[in-house]
Amino acid sequence: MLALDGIACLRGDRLLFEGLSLRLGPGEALTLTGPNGSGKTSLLRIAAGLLRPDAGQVRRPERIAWLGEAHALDPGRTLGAALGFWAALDGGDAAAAMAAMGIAALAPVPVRLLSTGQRRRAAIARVIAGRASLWLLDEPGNGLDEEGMARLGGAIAAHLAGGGALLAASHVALRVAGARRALGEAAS
Ligand SMILES: Nc1ncnc2c1ncn2[C@@H]1O[C@H](COP(=O)(O)OP(=O)(O)OP(=O)(O)O)[C@@H](O)[C@H]1O
Repeated sequence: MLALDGIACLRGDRLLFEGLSLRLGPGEALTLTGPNGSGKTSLLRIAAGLLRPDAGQVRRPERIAWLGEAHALDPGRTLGAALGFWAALDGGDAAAAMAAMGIAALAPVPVRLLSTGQRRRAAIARVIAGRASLWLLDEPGNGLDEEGMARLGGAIAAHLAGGGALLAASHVALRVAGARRALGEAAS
């Protein structure tokens, strides 16, 4: 599903990591931990193809879902319309994704009026509706309350159970049954 082989990453003249290899198969998840600036986002961006590694090779599936800082939903549209736009492109179910994240009642509300946590839930709903086999999530728990974290854990569990894979950077523990936690040292 995802294979990184001998990856090195330089930022400016600083070597963030080198010789990094990992493989994720269907149903597998890995959480990256490490101090601020250690290179977690850089590694995720390399996995996503948004950043070219300075050495090594990456193999990724055709369809990936990326969750970064931006929610990438049209602020002028209602949540239902904004999510529906992407879901239609991806063949996903926007209503089911909103329900999974507990934001179905917000469908008629313009995206620009959503709170920080609601926007984060909406961004995760977009990931869910995107039907990609590989999820690359950078600090997906940012802004989420406890119930939102539980819903995120449920969404990840369902994704893995359906044969998907996940690589995430997170400062807080993602409560996902069966996820391995590692790579903190590799990234630091
Ligand atoms: N475009 C860039 N050019 C040069 N250096 C960069 C660039 N982007 C990031 N860096 C540097 O690379 C290092 C790693 O950044 P990165 O965002 O990957 O870390 P991180 O582990 O995700 O950090 P955090 O926990 O704070 O999110 C940092 O020192 C950062 O300043």
